[in-house]
Formats: sequence, C-alpha cells, structure tokens
Amino acid sequence: MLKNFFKFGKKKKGKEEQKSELENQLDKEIQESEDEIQKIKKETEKEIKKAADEILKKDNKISENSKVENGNVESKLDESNFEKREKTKKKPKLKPLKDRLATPKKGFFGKLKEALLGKTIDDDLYEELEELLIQSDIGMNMTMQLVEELEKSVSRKKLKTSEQIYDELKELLKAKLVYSDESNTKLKLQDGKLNILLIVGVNGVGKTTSIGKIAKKLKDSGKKVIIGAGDTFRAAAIEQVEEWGKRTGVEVIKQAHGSDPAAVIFDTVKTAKNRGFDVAILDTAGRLHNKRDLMKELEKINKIIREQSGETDFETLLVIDSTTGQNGLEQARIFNEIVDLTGIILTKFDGTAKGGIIFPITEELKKPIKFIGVGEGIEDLREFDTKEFVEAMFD
Ligand SMILES: Nc1nc2c(ncn2[C@@H]2O[C@H](COP(=O)(O)OP(=O)(O)OP(=O)(O)O)[C@@H](O)[C@H]2O)c(=O)[nH]1
Repeated sequence: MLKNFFKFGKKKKGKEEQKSELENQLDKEIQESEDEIQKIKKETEKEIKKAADEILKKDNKISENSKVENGNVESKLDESNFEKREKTKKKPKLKPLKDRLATPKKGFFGKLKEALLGKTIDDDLYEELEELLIQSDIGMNMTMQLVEELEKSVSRKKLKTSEQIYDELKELLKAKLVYSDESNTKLKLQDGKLNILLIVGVNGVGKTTSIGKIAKKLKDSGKKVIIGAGDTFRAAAIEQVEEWGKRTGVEVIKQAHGSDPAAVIFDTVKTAKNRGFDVAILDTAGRLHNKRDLMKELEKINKIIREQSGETDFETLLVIDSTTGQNGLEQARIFNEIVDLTGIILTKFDGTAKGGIIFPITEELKKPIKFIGVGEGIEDLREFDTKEFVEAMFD
C-alpha cells in the first residue's frame, strides 16, 4: 500500500513536474510573444515617425515653393497695378461726400492753399487740385480747362515750385472773372434821372435781403430811394420788404397779397418818376416752375418800366444763392435766356465753401458780378472787386 502510495507519490510528482514545465514553457512563450510585440511596436513607431518626417519635409518644400510662387504672383500683381495706376493717373479720385463739404470758415481757397503750398509738382498734385476745384463748384468743365491751362503755363513758364503754381492759378482764376472788371461791376446810376433796379431770382435766394442792403447803401450815399414790393404771391414777401423799408427808412410801394405784380411795378415807377426819386428798386416773384409764365410776367414788367420811366437801359440783376452751387448756375442760364440781365448778385458767400460757382457763372453768362452777400446784416453786401475778391479767397 505504502509502495503504491510512493508509486502514487512518484506519479503525482511527475505530473506536477510536467505541469510546471508546461507552465514555464508557456511563460517563456508569452514572454517571447511580448518581446515580439514590443519589437513590432517599436518598429511600427519608427515607421510612423519616418513617414511623418517624410510628410513634414514634403509640406515644407511645398510651402517654400508656394512662397516663391506667391512672390511671383505678387510682383506680377504689382506690375499690373502699377500699369493700372499709370493708366488711371489722370482721373481725379473723388472723396466721399462728407469730405467734400469743407467748413465754411476755412473755405475752399484756404484748402487749396494748404493742398498746394510746399508740395512737389507731380500728377498727384494736379489730381488733388482737380478734386478741390470740383468740390468748390467750379464745375467739371471749368476744372478741366483750368488744370489744362495751368499745366501749359507750368511748362511754358518753367514754373518749379508749388508757390509759383499757386500764384499762377490765382491769375488764371482772375482771368475767368474778366466780365467783372471795374468798368461794369458798379451799378449804372445816373444823376438827375430815375434809375431802375429790377431784381429777379428764385425764392429764398436772398432777393429781399439784398434789396434792403442795396437800399441802405444808396440811401447812405445820398440817393432818394423807393422800393416796389413786386412779389405779391407771398404775403410774407410783402411784409419782409416793408420791414426792410422801415429798417432803412426807405419808402415801400405795395398792394394786397395776390394782386398783379405788374400793377405794383406800375405804381412804383410812376410814383418814383412823379416825385423825383433817384432810384426805384423793384422786387419780383421768382417762380420758376413754369418758364413761359415767368417769361411772360417779366416781359410785362419790362414793358411797364420802359413805358413809365421812359428808360430802356436799366439794371436787371439776378440774385443767386452761392450755396446752391451748380443749381445756381442752372437758374442763371434760365433767367439769362428770358430776360436781359445786366449783372449778378451772389448771396450767402459767408456760408459756403463752394464759392467756386462764381467762375462758371461769370464766364458762361458773360455778365458782371455786381455784389456779393456776406451775411444777413444790413451792411453785409459788398460791391464786387475782382482783385480784392480773388486775393481774399486765396488768403
Ligand atoms: N448768411 C447769409 N444769409 C443771407 C444772405 N442773403 C440773404 N440771406 C438770408 O437768406 C434767407 C432768404 O433771404 P430772402 O431775402 O428772404 O430771400 P428771397 O429771395 O427774398 O426769398 P423770398 O422772399 O422767399 O422770395 C434769409 O434768412 C436771409 O437772411 C447772405 O448774404 N448771407
């Protein structure tokens, strides 16, 4: 039994030895597998790193290449922009509307001085000049004309500095006011007879105010003055004229609101003639919505003046609000077509940086500027003096 036991023990031990051998074998194989896995892992990582490096290298190469390519594109763009710039250099770059409206105090000519003085004479300077001239309401045509004349003068007179250009421009502008020379800017008034001043212009331009200011001037110079409230269409216009009459101590002839303006003109001229007045200033209604009616009305008034005063040669002055710019020029054209203008009153010069309108108006109409309004006050009307005006505007 013991023998069997020992046999059994021997048998048992053999089995256990076998088992541990198997376990060892298994452990060994597991270890080997794990080593193999680690090896493969390391190799895979190496491969991945290598591949990643390759990709990075390629990327760098591409971006480097693209840098060069972009550089080429940029320089090509530069070239074409340059060409474009060259081609478009003559066109003025217009600034936004808000920049185009300069503060009245500074005025256009002050800006012009700022823009010109101390600058190099090049295309940019001419462009800036064009821009400023257009902003001042000199108008596109006259601007182009002026800049062309200026360029010609610069090359003909070999002008070198912007100061010289500035002075040259001043002279060119003065020349545009040729119709406003000393011989015709003064009112044509003769002693010992009735002088008529017929005042025309659309509503709101400053007709009544100008009439009041002129009445004051003439009265102060010793003339016997009478005013005819010919704008019967607006009740307020009659009251306004009356108010100016009171302020200046000048008699006013009026009729009821809505009555025939020709009748007021008739009364005024007749009274003036009969009572020996020196000057009759006649207000009119400037309704422009119907050119034919306006023409008929002004013809009728003209006929009455001629018949009543016996004068054919009298002043017909068109009042234009200088702040209305090109619109003012359009009004001037219309009135000039339908009535024989002898001069222009430009009002509200104090309130505008767009005084440039004076140049195309004078040149186109070929009529002198007689007065400029520079404020709402009774004294704020100046007799026009070209030289003084241009100097003052450039100052
Ligand atoms: N700043 C300034 N304002 C002026 C000037 N002349 C007239 N005004 C003002 O412009 C406005 C219109 O002037 P009016 O004289 O009433 O104009 P009007 O053409 O007679 O107008 P109606 O009576 O409506 O036909 C008024 O407020 C005036 O004070 C001027 O030279 N400068």
